[in-house]
Amino acid sequence: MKFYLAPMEGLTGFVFRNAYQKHFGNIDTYFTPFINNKKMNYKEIKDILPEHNEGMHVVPQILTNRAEDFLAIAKELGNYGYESVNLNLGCPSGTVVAKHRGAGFLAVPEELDHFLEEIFAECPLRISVKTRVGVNDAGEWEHLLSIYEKFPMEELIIHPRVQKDFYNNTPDMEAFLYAVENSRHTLCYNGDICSVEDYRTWRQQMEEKRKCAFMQESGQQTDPEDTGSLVSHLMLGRGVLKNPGLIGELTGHAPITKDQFHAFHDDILKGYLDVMSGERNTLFRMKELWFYFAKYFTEPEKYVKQINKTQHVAEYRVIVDNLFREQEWEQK
Ligand SMILES: Cc1cc2nc3c(=O)[nH]c(=O)nc-3n(C[C@H](O)[C@H](O)[C@H](O)COP(=O)(O)O)c2cc1C
Repeated sequence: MKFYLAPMEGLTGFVFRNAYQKHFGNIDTYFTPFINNKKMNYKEIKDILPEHNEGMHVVPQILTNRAEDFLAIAKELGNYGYESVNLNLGCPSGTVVAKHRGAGFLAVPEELDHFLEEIFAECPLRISVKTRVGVNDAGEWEHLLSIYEKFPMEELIIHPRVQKDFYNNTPDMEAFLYAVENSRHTLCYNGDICSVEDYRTWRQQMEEKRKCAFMQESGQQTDPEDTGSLVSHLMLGRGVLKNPGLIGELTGHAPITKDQFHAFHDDILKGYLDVMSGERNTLFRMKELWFYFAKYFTEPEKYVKQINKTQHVAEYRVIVDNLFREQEWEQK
């Protein structure tokens, strides 16, 4: 199984990626949060600079509905040495969607088709696509997938929710399995894999699909030669933020200890302090992370409140050290 880190704006930038790589190093590909400026801004450039991403396989993500802009950004990324880019067709945020970008682009499939035609004809870099399965309901998915099938994409990453779901409801496995059955592309699954249990259930679903497909083709029960999984690429986001040891656990390793988590946290803090101007910016980033980091501490509420309130790194450190010392960290 290949594991990818999901792009998460404000969370999985190069500071997080470097700390993760140093402490855990079990991600095959890191996808950057989206770039959406035709001329990349300072923050976007900092995130993709090769010297900020050493020793990692990184794929930058682009969010746009203008082929000309996509090609300009891809060209610039090519100049930095990247060979592959990812197109964001999943962002559900209102402002993005209103402009028919991200998941909003799925509302105008003919325009999307035309856009894909242009970028696949012109882009010198390999292109993968990260998509939702529709805007309003999964009835849109069959048509969208038929469009994706026309293009030689490196990979199709599917988060099987529709835009209207945002992050609510549960991933639509039927829509994902429809793609498994009908797509010629290499597929990657994304969505709500946050524990070993979630992973097992997902693998079982894939395994059943594989058996079914084999039975239909051959009339036999199972193929003794085939021990592989039907889908062998998995992208994880929130699960890794709540439990940075998750991928280790999925690959048979012991859960990480509280001390390992603490050391990982400290490197992220140090990373932000090194590259951000002012304590406030660093604290802003750390506060966003704690929305996820706090998940498995026994009684985190009091500390999280203090973290959210503080304006000073020295005070922040004391609160975090207290939390790590006074509370247990365990998966419920
Ligand atoms: C705060 C936040 C920021 C995100 N930013 C991006 C982004 O920049 N690009 C993108 O394709 N998806 C983005 N996503 C979606 C994730 O990449 C992923 O598809 C989603 O969280 C589902 O996977 P998960 O259940 O493993 O977290 C974001 C999600 C969240 C919660």
